[in-house]
Amino acid sequence: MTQTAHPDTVLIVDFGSQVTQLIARRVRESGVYCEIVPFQSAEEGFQRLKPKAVILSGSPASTLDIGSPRAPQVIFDSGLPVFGICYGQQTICAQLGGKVESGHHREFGRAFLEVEKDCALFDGVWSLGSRHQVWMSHGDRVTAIPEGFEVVATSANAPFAFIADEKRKYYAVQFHPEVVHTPDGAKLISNFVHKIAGIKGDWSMSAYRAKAVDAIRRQVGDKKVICALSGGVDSSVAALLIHEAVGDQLTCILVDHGLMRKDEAKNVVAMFEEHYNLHLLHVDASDRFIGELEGQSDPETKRKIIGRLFIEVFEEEAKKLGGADFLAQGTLYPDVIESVSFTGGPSVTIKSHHNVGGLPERMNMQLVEPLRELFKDEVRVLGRELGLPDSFIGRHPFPGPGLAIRCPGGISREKLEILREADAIYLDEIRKAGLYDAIWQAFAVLLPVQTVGVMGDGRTYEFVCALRAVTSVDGMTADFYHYDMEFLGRAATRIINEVRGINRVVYDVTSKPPGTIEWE
Ligand SMILES: Nc1ncnc2c1ncn2[C@@H]1O[C@H](COP(=O)(O)OP(=O)(O)OP(=O)(O)O)[C@@H](O)[C@H]1O
Ligand SMILES: O=c1[nH]c(=O)c2[nH+]cn([C@@H]3O[C@H](COP(=O)(O)O)[C@@H](O)[C@H]3O)c2[nH]1
Ligand SMILES: NC(=O)CC[C@H](N)C(=O)O
Ligand SMILES: [Mg+2]
Repeated sequence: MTQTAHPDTVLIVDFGSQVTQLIARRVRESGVYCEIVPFQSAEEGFQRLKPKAVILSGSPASTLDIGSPRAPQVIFDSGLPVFGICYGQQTICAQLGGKVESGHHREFGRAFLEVEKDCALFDGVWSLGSRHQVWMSHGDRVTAIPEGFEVVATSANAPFAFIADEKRKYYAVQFHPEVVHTPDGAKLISNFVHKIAGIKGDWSMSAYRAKAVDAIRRQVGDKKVICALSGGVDSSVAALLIHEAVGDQLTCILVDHGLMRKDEAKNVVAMFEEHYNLHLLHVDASDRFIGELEGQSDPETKRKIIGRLFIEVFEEEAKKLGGADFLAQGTLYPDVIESVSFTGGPSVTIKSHHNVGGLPERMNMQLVEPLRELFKDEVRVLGRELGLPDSFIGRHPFPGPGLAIRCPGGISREKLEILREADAIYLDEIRKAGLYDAIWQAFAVLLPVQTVGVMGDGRTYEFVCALRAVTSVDGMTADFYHYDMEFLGRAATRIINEVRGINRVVYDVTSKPPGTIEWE
């Protein structure tokens, strides 16, 4: 695992709130590096990160429950500034001699705070006597505050909505400053890290780049690294960073499984050849993938076949290269948090996501994951730093199993060809209309349904094409994109006129949930 050391770090102790990641976003947006550590390992995280300040998150738990989580004592013994949010406030009070009770006033949603006292945290943001919208989500509340604290702002239902112990630099709030519904929340968090904790805020992508390159060099030494490169943002940025660190020791492998979009493999190879002098293998495995997929119509079976073939192909290619000691992956911070989350108990599998994750054990390789501390938008900034062209940075995500999961039912080369053409026209229209960046992901789906049409006075009996476009922040939830009808008419007409094999186009108006973004 790549570990970079950051001089001015904020430690966020995660008690399992749904919005802990947003605290990290707000801190990073203010130019300060931070890491989220689950409360179970907070003490270890504290020793490892040597933070300059600590933020305690919210939680589904109640401090009144026996065995509910607490902040490790080292945090209070350290003399560092602490900011407690909701449960974080409650546990500060429970631990330092205040009192929490339940069942008074449950509050969910908008509330208004009245500033009652000046406070260093309000500097340049709130003034005495002013009133501000905040967002609440709690059942318990503080009813007595520890010694040294005083109330600096109140709301109708929360007399201790904002408390502070300016001497110890402890601040604690009942509301959630990290969410957008608390309009001044980001400024309060920024004040905490800059003005209270005195952190400069020079966390930048160019600094990150230098540190990450250094860490990769230390991890890899003079050994060989392979990287599965799809041309997507994550794997492209990971590859460029590792290339900068270890140059020729890196070999990238692009597998053309015959399920790519129109000209995709060609464009990815051309871009890397044109801009970078990196060793890229373009493996045409389309016969093998399509051969095994033909006749298969169950979505999970298709995904599993693709996952297995990916691993087999990588394994073979790596062996041809004489083996490799490291496998590079574009793992991002949300993936890391997801896998260690406090609330993330056993959940049902909706879809088996393909990846090359089975490879390291089979081949006895170690992982190099230089993006595991970053959010997707930060990866994009880093990509820009590394000179990745805009057309690659802004690309919509594209799933590893590719067009196979956009061709419900059995797939064939012929159907894939029809889909590829329709998809290319649809995206071309989106770009021409200037909508590409407003949409999170857009693609065509070829339905296994034929319908009757009339073209040029003749009867047609051809496939139906469904168009999909969604807006989303992280792909976890999504809304369908609200096109104007003229756009849809234009795209449909072009697809029907230009693609042989499609005589009808429909638009998918399903959100996620209840739908998923892909059709399989
Ligand atoms: N055709 C492919 N050839 C080689 N590796 C691939 C291919 N498709 C996917 N991968 C690997 O699987 C990983 C997961 O794919 P995923 O789509 O989540 O990320 P990405 O393609 O890098 O970025 P994005 O999410 O923006 O598409 C990739 O990072 C890449 O390592
Ligand atoms: O790399 C990937 N391998 C996969 O197997 C896979 N399945 C879905 N996706 C992408 O994930 C996001 C959410 O998709 P769903 O709503 O369809 O689950 C969307 O962006 C999907 O395109 C995948 N990406
Ligand atoms: N959002 C929170 O942190 C809630 C804390 C606690 N579970 C409560 O209901 O009061
Ligand atoms: Mg991708």
